Amino acid sequence: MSTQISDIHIAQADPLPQPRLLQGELPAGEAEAAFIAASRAATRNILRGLDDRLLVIVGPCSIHEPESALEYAARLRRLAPRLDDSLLLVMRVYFEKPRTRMGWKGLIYDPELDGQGDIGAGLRHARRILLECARLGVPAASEILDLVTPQYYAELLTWGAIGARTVQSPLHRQMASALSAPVGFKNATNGSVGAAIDAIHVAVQSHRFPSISLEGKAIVITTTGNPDGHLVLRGASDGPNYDAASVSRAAASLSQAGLPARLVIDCSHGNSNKDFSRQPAVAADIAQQIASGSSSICGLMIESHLVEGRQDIVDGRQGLRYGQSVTDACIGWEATVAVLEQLAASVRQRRAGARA
Ligand SMILES: O=C[C@H](O)[C@H](O)COP(=O)(O)O
Ligand SMILES: C=C(OP(=O)(O)O)C(=O)O
Repeated sequence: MSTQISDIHIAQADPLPQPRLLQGELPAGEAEAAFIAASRAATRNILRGLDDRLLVIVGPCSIHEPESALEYAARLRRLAPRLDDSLLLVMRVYFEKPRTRMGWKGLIYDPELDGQGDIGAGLRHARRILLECARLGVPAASEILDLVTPQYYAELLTWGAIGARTVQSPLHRQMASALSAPVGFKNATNGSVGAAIDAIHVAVQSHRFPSISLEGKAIVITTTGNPDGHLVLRGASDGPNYDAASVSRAAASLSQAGLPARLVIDCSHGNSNKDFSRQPAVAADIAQQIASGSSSICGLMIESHLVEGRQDIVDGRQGLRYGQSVTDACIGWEATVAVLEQLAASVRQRRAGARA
């Protein structure tokens, strides 16, 4: 056959190490595994209403610099004992970014931030950082965007997200049915909460679909379904949905769909109109709802880094300000501590109200 009908748009194909090889190079020991299992159990208890604390997923929009990510993790670890009567702090350790159009795709896809796309090196960075978080005693959360990469690192997560751009994707919904960690489903970018509720229903079921094995072979897996799917309200381009009326509408939709009326609220994205400086005001409004007794709100998400704001990637890693986001703008560390303290106070107030 001389007419070329395949690989017309393929420029290059490079091997990736087998997932098992990377796991062997950077293994999770018994201590890390026990920590991750305990953090997932604590998360589940909050989602199911067996623990009245708030699940707070807080940290950078994306990880681009292993050093500042680990400094952030160490600070969170030092802060946690002061708040852990009221908050379970889980760090955002996001390695894969879904872009609206084009843009840097995250540390796994492009670890040098220069477009070279050394995905093997990116996966090693991801495992190393997640293992270090577990050693420090910091539970980790990440959006799972790619359908192949989870085999390389997802066992190290305490919480996973299916984002607003992929929540309607049947492939992401069935992939979520295989994940070992609880998974939050964001409302769609157009604001549809129904899309996330559908996704929770799909992910709790068993599915059979093609995947890759730890040996890197094409396989078909059968899942048992993920029982810990839940809704994350993140607002939309035409407005937020963190206010009490939106929360009560979302809780009613969950109940009508036969699901527990418990949800997480993202203070960033559509809920801050993509203005990072609004996140503390959004969190304050949610704190007020919690202090007044709202039992639907069981968690929050906050985009936060060591340094507030964001910066553009101009020349790979050259010239970047340490500890500042290269994707969405984040609140800085001091503002983050103040928000977390306010949230902890709101939980204590809700608890006191429930006892009275
Ligand atoms: O949180 C991350 C961003 O909001 C998401 O990746 C989309 O980013 P973009 O609109 O800048 O591409
Ligand atoms: C991309 C993200 O969020 P969303 O899917 O809500 O846009 C994110 O949390 O990084």
